[in-house]
Amino acid sequence: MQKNRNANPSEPYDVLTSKDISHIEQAVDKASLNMPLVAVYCGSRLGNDVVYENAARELGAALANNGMGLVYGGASIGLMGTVADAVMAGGAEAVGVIPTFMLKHEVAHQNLTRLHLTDTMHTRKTVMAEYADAFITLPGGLGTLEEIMEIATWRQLYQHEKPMIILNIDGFYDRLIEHLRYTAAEGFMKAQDLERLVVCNSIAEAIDALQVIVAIDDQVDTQTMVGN
Ligand SMILES: Nc1ncnc2c1ncn2[C@@H]1O[C@H](COP(=O)(O)O)[C@@H](O)[C@H]1O
Repeated sequence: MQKNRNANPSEPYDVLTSKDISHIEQAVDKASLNMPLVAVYCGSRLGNDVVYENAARELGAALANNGMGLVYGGASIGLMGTVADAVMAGGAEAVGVIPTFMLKHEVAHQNLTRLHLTDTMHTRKTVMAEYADAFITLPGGLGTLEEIMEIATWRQLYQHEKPMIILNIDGFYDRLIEHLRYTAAEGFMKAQDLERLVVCNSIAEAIDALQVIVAIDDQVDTQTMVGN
C-alpha cells in the first residue's frame, strides 16, 4: 500500500490546482487502488451525541469489510477522522484531499493511503468527486451540507451519475429531507432529482445500496478480462 503519495506539505509542486487538469488526472490514479471508493461527507466535529461517532466508526468498518475504500476531506479530527481511522483499521484504502490553507485548521491525517493537497476548496471538491464512485453523507455542519448539496446539484445538471446516499443517523436529516420534499412540492425541484438522494436509516441499508457499485465494478473487471 502506498502511503501519503503527494502528501508532503514542504513540496509545493505537489499541490493540485484546478489550472492544471492533467496534474489532477495523473494524481487521481484510481486503477492502482483496486477497489471502489466512496466519498464520505461528514462533520469536522464529533457532535454532541456519541451516536454520531459510533455511526462514523461503523460506516468505516463496514466499507472496509465490504471491499470499499474512502475518499474524504483528509482531516484527522471529528467524524472525518473517525471514519478514516476505521477504514484504515479495516485494511481498506483511504484517500484524503485537503486545501493547503486548511492544514492549520483541520489537522491533516498522517496515516492515509494518500493525502492530496489542493490550492482551493473548489479543487478539493473536484478531486474528491473524481475519485468517488458514490457519495454518502453522515451528520455534519455547514461544510457537510454544502458538499452534499453541491454534488446533488451537479447530478441534476447531468455532471455525474453516481449514487448519492444520505445516512440519516438518528433522524439527524429529517428536517432537511422534509425541506427538500417541500422544495419539490413547491415546484423548485424535480421529484426525480429528489429521489436520486437515497435516504438510508442504518449503516446496513447504506451498505446494501452501495453493493450495487461493487457489483458494477466487478462486472466491468470481468468484461475487461474477457475483452483482453
Ligand atoms: N464552504 C465550504 N465548502 C465546502 N466544504 C466546506 C465548507 N466549509 C467547510 N467545509 C468542509 O467540509 C467538511 C465538514 O465541515 P463541517 O462544517 O464540520 O460539516 C470539512 O472538511 C470542511 O473543511
